[in-house]
Amino acid sequence: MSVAAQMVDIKKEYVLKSETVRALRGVSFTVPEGDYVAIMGPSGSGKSTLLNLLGCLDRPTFGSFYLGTDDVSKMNDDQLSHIRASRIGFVFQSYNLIQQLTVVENIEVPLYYQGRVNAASRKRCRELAQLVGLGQRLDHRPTQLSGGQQQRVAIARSLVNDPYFILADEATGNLDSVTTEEILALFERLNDEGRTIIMVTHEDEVAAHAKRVIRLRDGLLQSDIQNETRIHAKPKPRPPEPEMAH
Ligand SMILES: Nc1ncnc2c1ncn2[C@@H]1O[C@H](COP(=O)(O)OP(=O)(O)OP(=O)(O)O)[C@@H](O)[C@H]1O
Repeated sequence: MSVAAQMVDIKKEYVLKSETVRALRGVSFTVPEGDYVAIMGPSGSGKSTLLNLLGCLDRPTFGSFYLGTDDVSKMNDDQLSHIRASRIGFVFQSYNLIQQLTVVENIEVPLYYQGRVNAASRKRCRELAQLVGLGQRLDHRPTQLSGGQQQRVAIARSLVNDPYFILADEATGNLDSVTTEEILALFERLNDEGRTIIMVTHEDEVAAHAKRVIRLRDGLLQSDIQNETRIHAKPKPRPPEPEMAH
């Protein structure tokens, strides 16, 4: 089985004037391609620190982090920024869309930064909009969309580079419960179709949709448990277009 991400004895220390904070104290886990992992833990347990490492926004103090077969912990800033832009699909709580751009243009943004926009990429972005149920909204701007629809745009954008994994940070944190369920159903479908997802959440109901739950405590991995109900669930059929109300 191919590996999307592997952390080996990862330690992260923040050196302050008066003390050194040991935010991660030796964390190891492997995310195979096609996995769907929820990362949980109390405040201060190291979730954001781990998310920053997974997203190549920071380097560990000690340990190795493999994306595919590349050891990211040995890369310089330019290499990290390249891999971040080209191989990781970020989905944030606040969507982070560009208000002046349409749905398709927002999906295209990661390609734009790499100078890879052309007719074929535009076609692919339209297909991604369709994939997330926004085929009828290609020319809408973010202000013309509901929160759930905006998050769908962000999810489509996260897929445009064919990333190692989608890295979702409290992706449903701004959404009501019905829309949260819709977005989680979309993640589940994308995962059923083979995409790897790593999400940070503090909500048990959200984590219940993942195949696996990793819990951090005081910078250590407290537990790493497979969700048997999800693993053996039958894939859900893709909902028909046009999109749902949210
Ligand atoms: N840039 C930093 N400089 C110094 N200490 C930091 C820094 N970032 C995080 N920490 C410390 O590292 C530890 C882990 O923090 P982290 O933000 O990773 O936890 P968390 O689980 O994401 O918390 P929360 O759920 O509250 O966001 C905490 O003690 C925090 O104060």
